[in-house]
Amino acid sequence: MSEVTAVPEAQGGTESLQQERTTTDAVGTKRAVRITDTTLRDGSHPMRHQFTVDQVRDTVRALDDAGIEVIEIAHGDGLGGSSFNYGFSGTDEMKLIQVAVEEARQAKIASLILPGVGTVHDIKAAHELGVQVLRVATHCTEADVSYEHFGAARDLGMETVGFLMLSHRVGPEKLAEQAKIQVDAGCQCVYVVDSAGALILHEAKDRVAAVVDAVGEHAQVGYHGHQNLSLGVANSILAYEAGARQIDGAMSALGAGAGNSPTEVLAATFDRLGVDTGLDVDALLEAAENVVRPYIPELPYMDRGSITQGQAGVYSSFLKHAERASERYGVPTHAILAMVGERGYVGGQEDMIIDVALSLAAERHLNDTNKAGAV
Ligand SMILES: C[C@H](O)CC(=O)C(=O)O
Ligand SMILES: [Mn+2]
Repeated sequence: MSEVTAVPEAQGGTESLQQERTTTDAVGTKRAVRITDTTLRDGSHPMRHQFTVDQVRDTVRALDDAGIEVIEIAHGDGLGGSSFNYGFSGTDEMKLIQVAVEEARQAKIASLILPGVGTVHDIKAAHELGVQVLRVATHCTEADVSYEHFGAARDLGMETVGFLMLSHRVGPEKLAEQAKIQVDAGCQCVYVVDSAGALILHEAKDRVAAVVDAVGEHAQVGYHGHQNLSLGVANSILAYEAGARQIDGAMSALGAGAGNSPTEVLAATFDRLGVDTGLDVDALLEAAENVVRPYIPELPYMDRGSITQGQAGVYSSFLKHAERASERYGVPTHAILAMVGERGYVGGQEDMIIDVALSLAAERHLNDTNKAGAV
């Protein structure tokens, strides 16, 4: 298994940017595997995007002290996500990013962006605040929309990571083709992203292996797991065995759906396997228990809604939207999510959740009326 070698930081774009992008300039880490923490970004979904300055400061300090190399922070749907469609942030994400950069001593601060949600202006603003790693997320078959955002990030000298969301929706070969496109666009580490928490063991391993085969000479490969079927950590270990060198986690599993692979569990598991993460496991366990867990209003877990997301292949970020629609229209959350899965909605189609809830409510009303009429 190839050890990861530190290579020069991404240089600003020049006339040979396209040529440069296909050089072997994967990002550097001296560890056997880099665990990136996304508590303050994926965790924004279960926190309904209401993180406070104090929560950010305390979390960054704890992660930084425990040796986390990259800490991701933004609205749950990425830079520019604060909106009616995705949910409004309680505190401007740029303020939270500024606090995170101020607090971090050794860790790099990362932000996520979804083309179409965030813009190049958001990238520049985040970079000016000190964000050093930009993670560009596209649907697993739409890598070609990432060129402008990767190009802008590389021009600014930022380290780049690419997300192929809902990676369960396509097979390994198709995913590998999309990974090549992201690398060509300037991505230095392509993630297989199990947005629905739907991948089961070999399904994760096979996708990572195919992406490693396709881009491994030019970029690193990462894995981002969700716990909807409880397999985030197991899939992450298999992803590492298949060649992934960057793995995402969130403290106390604070992430969308049933949460992400818990950072503290990833660290403890890799430690048991003798894989160097460079992390202080005890410090992470302490932070999960006494810094992060106390501020979580509703701990993500495998309930009927999130398990349905894993079963039906539904974007984990939809859970809170479906719960709100369930309360408003009187139809079960899991029924909404099952139909969302049947219809194959992807990130950005949060508004269609209302449409599904209304059609289920109408169907239920009709059935009740027919039953009453039959009496
Ligand atoms: C915007 C999504 O929450 C990105 C992500 O974390 C996933 O797809 O999983
Ligand atoms: Mn996620």
